[in-house]
Amino acid sequence: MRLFTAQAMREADRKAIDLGYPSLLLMDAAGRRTAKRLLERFAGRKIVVLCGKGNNGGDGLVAARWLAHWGHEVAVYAAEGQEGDAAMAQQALRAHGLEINPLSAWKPQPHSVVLDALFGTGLRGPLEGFYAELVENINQSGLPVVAVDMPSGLPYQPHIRANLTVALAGLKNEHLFYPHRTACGRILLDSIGMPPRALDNPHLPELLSSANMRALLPIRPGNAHKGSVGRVLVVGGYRSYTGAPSLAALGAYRTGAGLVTVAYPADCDVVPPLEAVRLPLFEWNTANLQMARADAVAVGMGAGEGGVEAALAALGLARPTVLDADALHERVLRAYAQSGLPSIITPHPGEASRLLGLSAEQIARFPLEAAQTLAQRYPGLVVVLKGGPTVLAWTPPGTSETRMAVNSTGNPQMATGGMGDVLAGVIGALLAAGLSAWDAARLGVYLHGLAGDQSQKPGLLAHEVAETLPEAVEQLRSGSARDFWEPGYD
Ligand SMILES: NC(=O)C1=CN([C@@H]2O[C@H](COP(=O)(O)OP(=O)(O)OC[C@H]3O[C@@H](n4cnc5c(N)ncnc54)[C@H](O)[C@@H]3O)[C@@H](O)[C@H]2O)[C@@H](O)CC1
Ligand SMILES: [K+]
Repeated sequence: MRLFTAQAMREADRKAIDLGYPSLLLMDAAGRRTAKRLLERFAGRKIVVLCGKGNNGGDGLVAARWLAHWGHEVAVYAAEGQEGDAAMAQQALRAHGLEINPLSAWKPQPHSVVLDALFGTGLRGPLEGFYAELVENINQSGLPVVAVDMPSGLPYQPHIRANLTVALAGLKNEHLFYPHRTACGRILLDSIGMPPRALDNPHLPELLSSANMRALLPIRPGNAHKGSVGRVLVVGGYRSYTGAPSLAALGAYRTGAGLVTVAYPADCDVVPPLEAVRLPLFEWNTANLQMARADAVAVGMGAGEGGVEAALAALGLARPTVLDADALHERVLRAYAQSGLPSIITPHPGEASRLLGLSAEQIARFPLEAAQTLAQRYPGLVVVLKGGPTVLAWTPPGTSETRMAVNSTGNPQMATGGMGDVLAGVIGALLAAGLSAWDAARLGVYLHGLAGDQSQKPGLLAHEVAETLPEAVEQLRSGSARDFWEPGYD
């Protein structure tokens, strides 16, 4: 499953038509399914459909026809000048005896629900004049709004603030990234019968879905023992940062690691979980770290000034490695990229900002570009740029194309201390279980978010997320993990 830009979706649309699929069928499915989704949530209200003159408006006209056909009270307001499929949709609506009012005649009506079919992926620049005013009036009316494909006006200002958005054929960037995502309200996806071949575009980011992530879950054999299912070495801790390596160890164990060793400075008061092997050290060097038998390493959590030294010492172990927090320095990243070891870096926007020399605000605004730039700068390293949502990028060595992925799990309550330490442990466990760096990073990020989604309450703590990891793994394994876009009617 891919994450689209408006332009990529227009290309998919063209591809479907080139494949011989009639575009009017897509519009009919779009309108009909949006109408169904609206009824699921707002049955009993009078339905007011506001249509632009493009295909988004055409979808609205189709929805209005079906809603009236099913016996609901519908009022239609549309811009003038429909062409092509939208003109056909208008013709079909008239054949059903529905009247079309001019858009300028719309006034908020109490107890109505507004179907926003003004603009979709065809918008080219911010709304002005009449349309800007209309959008503001809709928002100020306080009426519930269902947006067709995306809230009209996005990605610019002003735009509709919807209660529900029915995304058509695929999710677009606006449905995943903030602040635009907030304007979408609840987001539902309908495939509208688009031929899968039209949607297939390997150059777009993968959207991590339950079905794809489920296929990556390691299988624990019946004769498993603690040495066979993955041994993780956690390396970190410094002065007052004593909790970080312990949280990583917890994350690793709760994801299925067989044995976790925690290496930390001997003068540092780290209290690893009871089940972990303790390795207090007076010096970060490879020989010392070799005392732990490890299949994978997670290094840098709370390592403070010792982060670079610890990571370079861990490099000598020649194991798949997660580089987190204080290990995220240019020297370390260069050395790991050159080593060719399967390695993952997990910067948050602040760390990415330091590495890229850009402000954290710029990173947060352009996360796809930031992750891609890091992946191109350090070929072979899998980049996990943490955020809402987390973005992944990887340039396989010897290639020039960067693979991208965007996570679909997680929530803002996860923005608390220690959450990243747990993630490093989760990914470490998956590396130790034998997954490739790209698979471990994608599955790790997805599971960590899914665990956080079990409880979306304020005050969520990192160790609580670690404790719900087994539930998340079980949910994913059993097929009961749900994608937030709730695919339906397919
Ligand atoms: N993705 C797909 O394959 C499908 C898309 N469909 C719908 O088609 C939509 C895209 O349709 P269109 O490409 O016709 O585009 P839209 O309907 O989103 O908008 C195009 C109209 O907006 C006008 N416009 C553009 N920028 C403007 C601005 N800044 N101010 C005022 N007017 C402006 C254009 O002149 C044109 O009339 C999708 O969002 C979706 O709702 C569906 O009908 C079926 C299949
Ligand atoms: K819309």
